[in-house]
Amino acid sequence: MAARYADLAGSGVLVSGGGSGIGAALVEGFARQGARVAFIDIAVKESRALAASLSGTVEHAPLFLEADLRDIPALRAAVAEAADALGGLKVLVNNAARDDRHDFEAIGPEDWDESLAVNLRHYAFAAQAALPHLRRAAAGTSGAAIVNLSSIAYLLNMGELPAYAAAKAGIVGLTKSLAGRLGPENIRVNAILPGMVLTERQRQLWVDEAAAAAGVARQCLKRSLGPEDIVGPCLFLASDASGAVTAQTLIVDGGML
Ligand SMILES: NC(=O)c1ccc[n+]([C@@H]2O[C@H](COP(=O)([O-])OP(=O)(O)OC[C@H]3O[C@@H](n4cnc5c(N)ncnc54)[C@H](O)[C@@H]3O)[C@@H](O)[C@H]2O)c1
Repeated sequence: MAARYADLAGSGVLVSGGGSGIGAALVEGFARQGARVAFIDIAVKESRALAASLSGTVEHAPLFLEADLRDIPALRAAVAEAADALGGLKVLVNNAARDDRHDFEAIGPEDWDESLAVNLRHYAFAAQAALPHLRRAAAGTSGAAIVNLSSIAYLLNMGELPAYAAAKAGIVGLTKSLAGRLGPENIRVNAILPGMVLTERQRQLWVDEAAAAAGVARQCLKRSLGPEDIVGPCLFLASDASGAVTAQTLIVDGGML
């Protein structure tokens, strides 16, 4: 049973990449706090199924907005639509990503730009588009928050992830810059660095039973992490419970690092 954060009930929360994996768990987690949640995703089938499965089980059914986050005008339109539909935004969770592997000797400029577009660029432009709404929510109240999903992958010297790791490190830099810029307006900005989280995509593409066991062996906690393990830390960083926490990175990896 998750902790209850009274300030999140009724608040507008926007999650990118909320259609599956960790993002879907976050959409559900915020919705179960009584928040008004919208999520942006490109995966229509999964996203509609998530919205339908939560409808009727939470006070405010989450709103799915279809957009490709690589397309900045489409992203801006989706953020505006979310703020309009939810009656404002108190929380932005930048989460969408794609952890494609690349051979460093073969990667070309197009692959590089594509990786940064899907893993880093939209975090900045979602924050920019959400800013007027976050500012309105923060003015005269306890504040507003941005939570950026980075990864411990950039700390692990993983040779097959040059562009993804660069993007995930970049998210930490962006987090600290935005925290500096927005702190005076009572908008807090923090990052979560998940470890090995066994989502559908991870199981299908990268993590078989042996790799999962090897990952767990490197953790202090001897169990696999699931998307639900990221929910509590994200709710905490989004809520007033962490009202003096900004410019920080929170590693949620079962003690792998
Ligand atoms: N799963 C892990 O082990 C792990 C570890 C460390 C960090 N993370 C981070 O956590 C976050 C969530 O990861 P996940 O494992 O749940 O990923 P996932 O692939 O399961 O889900 C990502 C979601 O983003 C959406 N998305 C991807 N590209 C998009 C685009 N161009 N436009 C709109 N939506 C798009 C996908 O459709 C999907 O619903 C990411 O930032 C990831 O880097 C995950």
